[in-house]
Amino acid sequence: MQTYLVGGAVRDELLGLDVKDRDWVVVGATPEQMRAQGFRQVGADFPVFLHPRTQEEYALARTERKQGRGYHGFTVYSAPDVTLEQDLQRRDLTINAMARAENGELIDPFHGLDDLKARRLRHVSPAFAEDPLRILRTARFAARFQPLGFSVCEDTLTLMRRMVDDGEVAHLVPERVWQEIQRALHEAAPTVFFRVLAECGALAVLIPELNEPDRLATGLNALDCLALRPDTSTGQRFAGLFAAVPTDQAEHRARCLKAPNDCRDMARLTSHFLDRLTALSLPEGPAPALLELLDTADVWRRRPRFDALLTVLHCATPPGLAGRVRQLELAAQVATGVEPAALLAQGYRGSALGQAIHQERLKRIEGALSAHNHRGSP
Ligand SMILES: Nc1ccn([C@@H]2O[C@H](COP(=O)(O)OP(=O)(O)OP(=O)(O)O)[C@@H](O)[C@H]2O)c(=O)n1
Repeated sequence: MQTYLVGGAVRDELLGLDVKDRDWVVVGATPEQMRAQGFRQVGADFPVFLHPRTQEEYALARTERKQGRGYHGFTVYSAPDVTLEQDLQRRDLTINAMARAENGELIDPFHGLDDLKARRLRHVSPAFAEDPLRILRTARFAARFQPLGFSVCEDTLTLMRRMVDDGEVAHLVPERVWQEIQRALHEAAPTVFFRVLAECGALAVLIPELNEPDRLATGLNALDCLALRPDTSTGQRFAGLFAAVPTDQAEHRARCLKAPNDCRDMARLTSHFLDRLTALSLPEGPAPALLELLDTADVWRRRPRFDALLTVLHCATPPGLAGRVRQLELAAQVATGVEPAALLAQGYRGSALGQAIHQERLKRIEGALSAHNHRGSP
């Protein structure tokens, strides 16, 4: 029985990157032999084991054949006669299909090292097409490694287009799609993920609301800006992407993708705020409208969420609206300073108290806006 380091660990080591997870392939062993050596079997679908000490994953060499559509219907064959090369051949990209033997030798039957040096993301074999999730994975690796100069090979893009045309992408389950989107949003160049999906046609199937050049451009600009701030959350980045999508459509897509509530929430608020800020040329002045927006966002009880929203708005507003976002920020600053305790002490109770708080907030916003205007910056 022989053991090989495989996949991302070999790739990342060759790129000079930190290796996080190490995955191993075992050739020439049976599950019984593995268990006898103290390995613990995990995963019912195929024979994967955890090392008794390191807890790293050891998978028996296997082949996979597609039977059904989408992410279901793989037939796994694993036996001591499956070779390392067969196991590498079932993998997605050549740079992910290299192995390192215990003696240090690199085993690279599909020329992953050449592709790695040429900065090419290239599929290993036509079997790539058996798993539509690989379209998303390839786009994600493009987003991760673009700063290192990588791009998707033309042949691979062609294959991805054909898979989309064959209707494969529609069969992916939302959980897997969301998992890839979520990870992609935090890669080094997240916009590349969506550009690659647009190029192969997958975006039109997965997020049809973005399948319109102006909307996509606005969303990607916002995402680019948000990705420059390393601490922005998945929800903020997701919301930025949907900046030019109408509120109901953004909400609908977030639901279809089973995006978590905070992502849906931030996308809804962003789209609503952008709509309202655009419409804000009211003759009576923006103070009441700004206060209404602050109420909508419940800035009084949800200040951190509001601050996160402001960051998205700063990245997502067209230059002509930047002044409105600054007004909103100023309004929040002064209006959150109103202390109900002071009004209680003046004798206000019940709905009268609510109205007094509202009036005081409005007064402060009006005051701040006019002081701001007098300083000459609208
Ligand atoms: N749909 C998939 C999923 C995984 N793999 C193979 O399984 C390996 C391990 O998968 P995973 O841990 O998801 O990816 P890594 O390449 O290790 O990347 P990451 O750095 O994102 O963990 C990959 O390298 C690839 O060879 C594949 O071929 N097709």
